[in-house]
Amino acid sequence: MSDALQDILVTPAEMAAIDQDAARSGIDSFSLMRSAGMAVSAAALRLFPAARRFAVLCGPGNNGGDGYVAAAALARCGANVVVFALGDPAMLKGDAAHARNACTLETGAIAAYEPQSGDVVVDALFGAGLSRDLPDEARTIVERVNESGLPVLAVDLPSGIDGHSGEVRGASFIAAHTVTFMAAKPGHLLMPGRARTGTLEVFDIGIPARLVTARSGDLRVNTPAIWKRHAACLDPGTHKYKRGHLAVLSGGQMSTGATRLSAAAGLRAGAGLVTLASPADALGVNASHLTAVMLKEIRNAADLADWLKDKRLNAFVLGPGFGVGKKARDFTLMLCDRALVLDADGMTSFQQGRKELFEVIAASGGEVVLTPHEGEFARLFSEIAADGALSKIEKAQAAAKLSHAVIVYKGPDTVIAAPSGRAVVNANAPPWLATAGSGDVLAGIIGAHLAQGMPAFEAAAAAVWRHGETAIRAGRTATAETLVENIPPLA
Ligand SMILES: NC(=O)C1=CN([C@@H]2O[C@H](COP(=O)(O)OP(=O)(O)OC[C@H]3O[C@@H](n4cnc5c(N)ncnc54)[C@H](O)[C@@H]3O)[C@@H](O)[C@H]2O)[C@@H](O)CC1
Ligand SMILES: Nc1ncnc2c1ncn2[C@@H]1O[C@H](COP(=O)(O)OP(=O)(O)O)[C@@H](O)[C@H]1O
Ligand SMILES: [K+]
Repeated sequence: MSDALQDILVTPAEMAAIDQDAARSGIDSFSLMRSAGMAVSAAALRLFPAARRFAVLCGPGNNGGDGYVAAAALARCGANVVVFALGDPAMLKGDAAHARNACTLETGAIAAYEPQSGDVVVDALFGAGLSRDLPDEARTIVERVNESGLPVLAVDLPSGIDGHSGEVRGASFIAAHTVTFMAAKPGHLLMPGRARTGTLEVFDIGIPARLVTARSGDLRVNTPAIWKRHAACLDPGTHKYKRGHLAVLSGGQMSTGATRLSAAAGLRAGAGLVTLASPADALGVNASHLTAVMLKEIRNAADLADWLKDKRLNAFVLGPGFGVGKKARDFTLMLCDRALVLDADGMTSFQQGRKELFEVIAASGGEVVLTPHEGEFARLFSEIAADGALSKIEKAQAAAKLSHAVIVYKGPDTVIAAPSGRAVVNANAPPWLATAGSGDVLAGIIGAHLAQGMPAFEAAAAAVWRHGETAIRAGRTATAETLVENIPPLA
């Protein structure tokens, strides 16, 4: 696999255009199908050496074509193979018809497939060409196979998964392994597609990388390659102010834990200094729990304005446990010209009145990162959230454009998007990251990266990746406290 394609995500529409470009450039499209089918048969033999039988289910398009190539190759290797077709195989066209004609195995109608113990199902019903809900006949077989618990090896995508959005179109296979071609598709990484893809193998079938990159947009998997060069290196001559001063704004005395988590995470993640800005009533409880994190009394906007004269304060986290209301709005608007992570209550405070927030962000030229989970996203971007035609990636991109901020749209498949349209999908977070206070830890890590001078998009993408690595280190019994202790070095 070419390095240039390593982290790229290609939508099904882009992939179709790439296929056409490949054909136009003189590449024999059947040779691509042959490579695809051979890769599937190799994966089947490698992953399921004890299979008693491979049941290859072939659809009406080129995904089915890949299936016929794989079936023939498996049979040539001496495997026991049965083939079933959705629709009339005599109606196949082009490369798929060619593949079917070259496969001498008898083909049954799909309805006749009865799962048997020892079967491995090779799913070649639909791939990137899926454009609507699965037809009833396919749905019946998908449900039958899913109920049987047999392992499924998916060709390109588990049939029923929309490669663009990861949505289930009526029903879908739950694959143990998916072999896709040239580049991963958004549907492999976005939920629920991600949970149904199994392990993902990206196989290079020989389309030149330049044809792929010429058509693919600015969409990537979130890996260190995205932000590595922006990660702060520790210069031996550094001092704590050079490493950045992060300020976290604490809530009142009954809700201080969240910001202490953000502050502790910010310090651990590499901010040189972290100060918790606390209202008077919470000073006592905060003081009794803090050691390395400093404490500063900030009662009102006048106190904050005075404190902001210190230009060394270069990043802020506002929102965790802060309380929803005017104070949050006033403070936020004062911080938009700095580097600001606006989380939780900070965002919810602008459910009504977001226009002012977005205008101030646009005018201020600061680095603002918004970190909504699904509920917060729906509050702040209700019309975008309700648009069923958009994928999670497109929703995050639309929200970034509207707000002029970097959006971290959280979840198992967190998407980070910039107002420019640039976006990455995160893929390293284990499910035990879903624990109370985990988002507060993430806000603190983003804040630390901003304090160290990383641009907002890279700061956010690096923090989301680091948060995932943190959870892996902390293990399945992670709590927000143990997450803080396990934040790994970034570089
Ligand atoms: N260069 C290429 O074009 C290559 C493509 N390959 C395979 O080709 C696949 C894409 O092939 P196709 O574009 O033929 O698409 P599919 O084989 O995924 O789908 C077949 C056709 O079914 C129709 N269809 C879509 N949704 C349907 C539904 N819900 N019910 C009934 N019919 C539906 C559409 O007309 C679609 O074109 C990829 O997933 C991949 O497996 C591979 O052969 C490798 C090379
Ligand atoms: N199933 C999951 N798999 C991986 N990460 C998850 C999952 N669910 C949530 N997360 C992550 O856990 C964090 C939860 O943050 P948030 O929803 O703000 O919770 P809290 O307010 O309790 O801190 C986010 O970073 C989110 O991306
Ligand atoms: K498939």
